[in-house]
Amino acid sequence: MSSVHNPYAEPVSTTRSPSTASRPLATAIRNVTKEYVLKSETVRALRGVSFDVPEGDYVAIMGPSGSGKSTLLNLLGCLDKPSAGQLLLGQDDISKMSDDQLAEVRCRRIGFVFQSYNLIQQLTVVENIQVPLYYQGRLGSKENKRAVELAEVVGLGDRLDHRPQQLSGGQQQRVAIARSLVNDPYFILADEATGNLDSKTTEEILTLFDRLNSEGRTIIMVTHEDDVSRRAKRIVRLKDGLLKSDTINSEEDRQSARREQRANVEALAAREAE
Ligand SMILES: Nc1ncnc2c1ncn2[C@@H]1O[C@H](COP(=O)(O)OP(=O)(O)OP(=O)(O)O)[C@@H](O)[C@H]1O
Repeated sequence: MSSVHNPYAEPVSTTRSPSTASRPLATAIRNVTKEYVLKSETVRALRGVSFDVPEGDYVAIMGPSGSGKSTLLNLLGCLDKPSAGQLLLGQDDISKMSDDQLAEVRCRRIGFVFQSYNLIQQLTVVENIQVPLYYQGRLGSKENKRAVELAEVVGLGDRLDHRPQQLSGGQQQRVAIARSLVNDPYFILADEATGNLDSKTTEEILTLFDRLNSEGRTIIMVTHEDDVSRRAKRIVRLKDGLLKSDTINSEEDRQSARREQRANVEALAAREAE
């Protein structure tokens, strides 16, 4: 634990899901601060944020514009380092790593899913899934088989040779999710993953996340949407660079969110069919 005194810290009620409380940690954020030093001022984007994410957790990070979500996401994704505090991925403290080590962890141990999919248009579904392995020089028949298996996991087993422009937005996001899993990451880090999708496709992607999480995958997602955060096991809210609240969504709440969202999608489909 960092001994840095945090003058901005507010008391917050922090709860941990009973189902994940005793598991090893996928990541631990300990009194993390991040300051951007500009010519005329220093912006304190994170002012001492702490929370743990046990393996198997499913966390939605929310907060108003400017509250520090992207900054936190960049730290969790090893795209940047904290100004102070500790950020553990598994047992490794990324705040102590060199840029080369960070790049290595980012490439090998984090599964990114972006709003804009970030697929390579010239590559097929299977090739896109293998992109993180390509950067590590790991491409062989074993890796190819794994990419095919992951395409099947996300329901694209019949689209292996298709290119992104031949797929719908939801299918492209499925490719991105399969790609995020190819390295067996500490966690899937999703940034507004359903932001470009209609409500039916959003529901499909959230159902895929539910399934991956129930199979043990850890998911951390940034979202502005209440409908999306209601599907997570836990909601961490930031405000002005501080952790404002950390609350558990009960299984009952999550199920009613699923039911309501499915009913909305069905009602929409029925109206369109009229
Ligand atoms: N590279 C940077 N240089 C200087 N200031 C930055 C930088 N990145 C973010 N900030 C500032 O840090 C604060 C937090 O920004 P951040 O982008 O993390 O918020 P956010 O919650 O993701 O906002 P949004 O929802 O609008 O994307 C803001 O005041 C922002 O202006």
